[in-house]
Parts: sequence; structure tokens; C-alpha cells
Amino acid sequence: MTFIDQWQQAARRNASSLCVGLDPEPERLPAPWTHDTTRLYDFCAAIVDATADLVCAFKPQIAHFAAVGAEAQLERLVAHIHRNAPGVPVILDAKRGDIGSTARHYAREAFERYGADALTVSPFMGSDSLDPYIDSHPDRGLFVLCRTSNPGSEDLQALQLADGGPHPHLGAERLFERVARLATGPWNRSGQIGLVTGATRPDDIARIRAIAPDAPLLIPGIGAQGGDLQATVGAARRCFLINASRSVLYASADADYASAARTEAARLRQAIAAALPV
Ligand SMILES: O=c1ccn([C@@H]2O[C@H](COP(=O)(O)O)[C@@H](O)[C@H]2O)c(=O)[nH]1
Repeated sequence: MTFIDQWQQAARRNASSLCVGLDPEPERLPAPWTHDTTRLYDFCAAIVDATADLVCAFKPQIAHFAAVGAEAQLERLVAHIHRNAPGVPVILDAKRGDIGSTARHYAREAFERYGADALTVSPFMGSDSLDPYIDSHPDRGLFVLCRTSNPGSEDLQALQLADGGPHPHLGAERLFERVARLATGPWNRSGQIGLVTGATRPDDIARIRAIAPDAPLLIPGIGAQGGDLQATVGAARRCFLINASRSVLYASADADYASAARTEAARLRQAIAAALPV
């Protein structure tokens, strides 16, 4: 089954557009695990078990594991998701971007070593940096960074392009608009490409939706980053995954962290549904 089919089935089954991000911070683990880097798996697996019926995807962030030498825990965690939350896809957030044999190794790492169903990638090196993923794993998803949620996304992504783009009379195309057009157009040979666009800029989500009416949008920035849920959902309209990491993982700092994560995930799932246009 392709990534998009799997994700859409999970979204329907759980009536959810919520993606829970798994970004474990050793110093924020509940006692007695605080600072214990051997407990990332245990912490995240409990979050998965508490929220599996409330989400359309999980998004582990690779750096949170690799930085402390916990790659084996990430492998176990993805296997745990596939076993305990069957059909819920795993989006590995690694923001890879390279060419040729290096990109082929990144594809093997994400899809074979970790068993991810989709991967986040950078478009900076152009179409041939995506080809190795598509050629080796055409059924897996790729989420291309388009308009990211951080303040620095303004530095490059908002720049107007000197060639103007396809409709210069409407204003010069901006870099993120070009990424949206190319990544979901000619670069999308597998039909499994989506875009990452931050909830901190709902107007630009609306612009991206106009360029790519059917593209899956992975939207971080709700919760800890303060994105406006109502405006975000109104702009994306359909075919999106709203990611929340810290606001779910650390809903409680105490032993009840998993049930608190469930309460927050249920609240978010409901708030997303309530914000959908009728
Ligand atoms: O534009 C982007 C792209 C990726 N991220 C990642 O999403 C989560 C957000 O975590 P929160 O705790 O919900 O803020 C994190 O893994 C980021 O690396 C993003 O925030 N913005």
C-alpha cells in the first residue's frame, strides 16, 4: 500500500488529522527516568499506546535519538508503532537533502533500517536530490520542506524570484511558491510527495493550497510554537496533518504523562475537526 493510501485510511479510521510528534528530551522525561537516555523508547512507546486511536500518523524526530546514540531505540519505537498501532504511518522527520549515492543511503536508512513510511526532505539541492528516494521506494511518502514554521524561514523561502515565475503579472513568484509548484508537479513522479508548511503562517498555507490543491500538507507549529489552529485549518481546508510534539509529549511532567498526552491529543483532534470548514 502507498503512504498516501495508508495515511488516508488511518485518518478515516481514527477520524483524525492529528500527527503526534515524538521528540523525546532526556531532561523532560518524568521521574525516575529524567536524564536517562536509555528510556527514550519507553517514554515514546507509552505515548504511542496512549494516543494510537486518536492520530493519523506519528512523526519521530531522528536527531532526538541520534544525538544521544539512541538509534536502536528509534528502530524499536518504529517497530512498536507498526505492531501496536497497525496502519498508522510513521513519518521520519530527518530533513534529509543530498544527491546520488548519499541520498540512496538516506533512503535505505529511513525506509529499511527504521521502517518509516514517509520522510521529510529538503528541496535545496533540486529534483535530482529527490530521485533516489522515488526510484528506490516509490510507494513511500516524501514531505518536502516548503514554508517552514521558524522565523528564519523568511530569510530565503519568502524571496521573490528574478525570473518572475509563470504569472509575473500577478507578482513575482516566491521561493516557497516555486517549491510547492515543482515538488507537487514535475518532481512528483511517484505521486507520494507532500509539503511541510508551518502553522505560524496561515496566509502562506492558503497560497500553497491554491498552488497544490490536492497535496498532503504536513503542518507543524501548533501548540508550543503558537500557531493559530483555526486559521491554519481554514487555510489548508483538506488533506493535511497537523503535527503537535511538545504540547502532547509534555502535557504533564509527572507519572500521569501518558494519560495527560491522551487528553491533550483528544482535545486537539476535536479542535481540528471543529475548525474544518463546513
Ligand atoms: O517547519 C517546521 C518543520 C519541522 N518542524 C518540526 O516539527 C516539530 C514541532 O514540534 P513542536 O513541539 O510541536 O513545536 C519538531 O520536531 C520540529 O523539528 C517544525 O517545527 N517546523
